[in-house]
Amino acid sequence: MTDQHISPLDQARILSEALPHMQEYDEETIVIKYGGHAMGAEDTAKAFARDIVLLEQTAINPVVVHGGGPQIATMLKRLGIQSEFAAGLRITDAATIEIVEMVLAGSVNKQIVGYINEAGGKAVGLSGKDGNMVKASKTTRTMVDPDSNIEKAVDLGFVGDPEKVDLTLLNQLIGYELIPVLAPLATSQDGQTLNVNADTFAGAIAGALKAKRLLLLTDVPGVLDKSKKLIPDLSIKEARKLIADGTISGGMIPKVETCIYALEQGVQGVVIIDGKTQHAVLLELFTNQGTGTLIHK
Ligand SMILES: Nc1ncnc2c1ncn2[C@@H]1O[C@H](COP(=O)(O)OP(=O)(O)O)[C@@H](O)[C@H]1O
Ligand SMILES: CC(=O)N[C@@H](CCC(=O)OP(=O)(O)O)C(=O)O
Repeated sequence: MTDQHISPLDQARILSEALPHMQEYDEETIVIKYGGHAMGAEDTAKAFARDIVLLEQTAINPVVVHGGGPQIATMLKRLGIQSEFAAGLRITDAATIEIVEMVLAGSVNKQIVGYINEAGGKAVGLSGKDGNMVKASKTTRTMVDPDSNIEKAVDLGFVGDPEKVDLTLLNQLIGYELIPVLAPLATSQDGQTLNVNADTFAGAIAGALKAKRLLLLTDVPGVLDKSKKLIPDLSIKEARKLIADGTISGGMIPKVETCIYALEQGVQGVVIIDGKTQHAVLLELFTNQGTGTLIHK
């Protein structure tokens, strides 16, 4: 069913369900992380942009944080640059950070900005470097060497963990009803550009803004159990157990860790949903049926 073919009766039903939710989110900030895998098809991306504009028009303050892992991978491949991951994070050398910044703050960011503006919004595309928004420290991770079974430090290169978020610029944009679209790059204390996992970045922004909700849009329906069935809700304790027993792995680990962090920072509702579903954001916020996995305390 397209937007143009909703009957008046359906419109009334949808509105009566949506109204109490709209009041709940009035003047609240909602951070939406748009994952690189969720961006996929152009019509879904355009529907996403329309959802974001609708939020702005209903007196909600949307802040978009985007990823772009698959888009970075495509460009690195075209340029013949090898890329590896450790603990779910891209090992980022000097050549790679240049491409990461080009793809994230360049093409991906501007594409989303373009779609939102085309849908009638006023989006402003930035990265965490702008206005010193996100300062990060170099990420340190240890991994167990499978041969010796000894824990070793892994040098991830130009990869960062957010340390400090300065909200000056973001609050100004929000105040002027502009829609911030943020690429997950940060600056180190000594001025280097650092690549930040987009989920982690979104959690830091949502936490600093004390956002009402954080929505993480990905390419799966939510957190799946061992038999690939959707888990509709998950406590922090249960989530940690599923990470420890390997049910949650790969890219889902930073996502779930971000949810836990955001809840601990005071974000009230945190969900992982399928961004490939048309109008996933509206369905999640304005209808009574939650579609993905709600993580709670
Ligand atoms: N328990 C799980 N439930 C759902 N997805 C999982 C789980 N464990 C690992 N994953 C993987 O995590 C992926 C989502 O993370 P990622 O690829 O980083 O997405 P994004 O680009 O949206 O950030 C899924 O496509 C899936 O392959
Ligand atoms: C350090 C690190 O791994 N950074 C990520 C940033 C993009 C990202 O996280 O994009 P998705 O949300 O689409 O996965 C990367 O280089 O791929």
